[in-house]
Amino acid sequence: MTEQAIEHEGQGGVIVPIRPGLEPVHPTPAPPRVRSLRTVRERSQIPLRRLVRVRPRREQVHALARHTGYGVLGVARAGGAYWRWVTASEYATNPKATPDLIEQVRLRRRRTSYALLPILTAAAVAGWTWSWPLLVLLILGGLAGVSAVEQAVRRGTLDKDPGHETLGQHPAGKAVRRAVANAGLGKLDDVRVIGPVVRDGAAWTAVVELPPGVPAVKAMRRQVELAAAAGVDLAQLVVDPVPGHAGRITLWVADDDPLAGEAIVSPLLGRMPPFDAWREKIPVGVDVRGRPISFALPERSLLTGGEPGAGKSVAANNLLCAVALDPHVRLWPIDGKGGSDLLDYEPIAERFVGEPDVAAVLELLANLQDEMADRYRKLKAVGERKVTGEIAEELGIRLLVLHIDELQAFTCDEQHGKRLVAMLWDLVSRGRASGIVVSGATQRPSADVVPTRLRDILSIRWALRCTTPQASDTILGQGRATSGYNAATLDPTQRGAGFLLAEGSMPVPMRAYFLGDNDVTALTRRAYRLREAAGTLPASDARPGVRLLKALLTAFGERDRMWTTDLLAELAPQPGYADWDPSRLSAELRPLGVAPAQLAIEGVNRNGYRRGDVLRALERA
Ligand SMILES: Nc1ncnc2c1ncn2[C@@H]1O[C@H](COP(=O)(O)OP(=O)(O)OP(=O)(O)O)[C@@H](O)[C@H]1O
Repeated sequence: MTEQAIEHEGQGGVIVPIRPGLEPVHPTPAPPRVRSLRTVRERSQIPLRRLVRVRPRREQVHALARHTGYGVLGVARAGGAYWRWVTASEYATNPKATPDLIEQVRLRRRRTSYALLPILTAAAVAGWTWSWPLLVLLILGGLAGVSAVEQAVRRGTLDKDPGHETLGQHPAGKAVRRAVANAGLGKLDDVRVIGPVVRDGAAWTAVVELPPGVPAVKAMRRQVELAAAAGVDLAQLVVDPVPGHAGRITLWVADDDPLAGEAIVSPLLGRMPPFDAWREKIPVGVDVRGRPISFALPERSLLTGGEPGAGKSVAANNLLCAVALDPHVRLWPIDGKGGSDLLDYEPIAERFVGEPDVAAVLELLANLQDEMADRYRKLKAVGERKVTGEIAEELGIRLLVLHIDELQAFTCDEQHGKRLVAMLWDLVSRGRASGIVVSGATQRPSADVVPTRLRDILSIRWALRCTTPQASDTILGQGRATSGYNAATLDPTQRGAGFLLAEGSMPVPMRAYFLGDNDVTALTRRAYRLREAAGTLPASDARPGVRLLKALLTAFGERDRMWTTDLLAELAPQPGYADWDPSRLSAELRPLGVAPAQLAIEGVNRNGYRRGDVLRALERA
């Protein structure tokens, strides 16, 4: 019976005897000291060749080749670093470095190099004459060290791959050419950079000549690819055509996202003269270069969308405040949220719906359709097809702006939603030539809120930050998000940032001017005064004067004259007039053309008011 000894895994190299046909017999574990002695004895019988691994010749050759290769690469890397140091290349990307400063640094470093050269040469000659094998050994040792460093650097670089290098803040012309070529605009050798790449504020800019036959418009369509090639966000890059050369573009690339940062003040705030919505463009914000963005309003319609808090109300204020400052524009705002966002406009609005009241909106839209029909009748009578500023003056037609905030409150109504969308479609498609502008905003841009057939005829689209690319496409149009114009990629902290598709065929990344609550209050007050002066204030209950006159009529009841004290007693129960006294009443009524007079009632003469005066004042309003 033969006894086999095998090394049993997990037993720490303990010999386990087994007999054929029998289960392995585990020996009683030896005390630790005895076992370690046995292990040492076993190991001592292994030949030295197996303990100290001597590599076969082929492996030795490979190792030598590897070390030599990496050694040479390491020396090349060090040479490159040295060359960059001597040429002061790090200063080239520093916007504050002047050419003089760069030249000085280069000179100093060249002198240092010249001083080191004889010292190194003398050391090498001395080493060679003293003991050349030692020098060779030192060189080989140095090479092995460089090889080890090079391999470590490469391992580190490969482990955390930083991706392609971005162009930086002041790229060389060649890097710009490469980016343009990488964006699919031609071969590197065919792209030229005209003049130097220069710093422009917090950005760099370069004039690029595209390969022969490639038009600038192609580069403008490939802005997303250019941004990707430059390693920046789309919002950081602007491509402009160069006047006089259809094959040249100006590339402008910002260091940081220009849509972030401080709010931008609207030019409307400092403006005193009235606005002319027929002839002037509506100022709505700035592009990424800080250049003003505006659009013409006549014959247009607008759709604004974005997630809650993206800045839709502020965006809408840019439109509404501008047209409010034109005393001849008729304002019809509707607030589907039922909040206070549009309340400031109420006193100057001809029609106003401040609640998500579908029936009221249906009635308003029906009235607007009648108004549209009336306008077309007037136009037909003078043989015109559409209203212009001049024809509007001639026919007494005023630009009319219908703005619906939170469209979804109406278009998604189960009972009337479809009818409402159809009416809106009619007003957008036919209303534009008759001076009717439709604007809608929604925080839920989706096909059920803005059906595609309605979206497609709204000519201006303004996408603020959206939650999904689909929502962004609902506003900007199908496929825009995949082409890079995706409002879902905007930073949520960049309030007011968005894409505006208004003039031109491409959406423009931009940021809306900030018009907050206080600004809107100030501007609508100015608009009120402008309208008052122009005699275009609507006779709406929202106007304090109209409200007072109506309240007085209620107080008069059937009486045609009343003493002031009695009138005030009747007025007091109505909201807002509880603490009024005779002097306050006369001060408020005087601008409306109503003055108190001595009135004899039942034989007693006292100060009072006549109902007829109040009625006439109301008619004037
Ligand atoms: N253009 C802007 N510049 C700077 N800040 C802005 C801008 N637009 C909006 N904001 C900031 O974002 C806040 C929310 O804006 P806004 O009320 O317009 O959002 P919204 O999209 O209308 O929200 P909701 O859908 O809830 O009504 C504002 O109070 C303001 O602080």
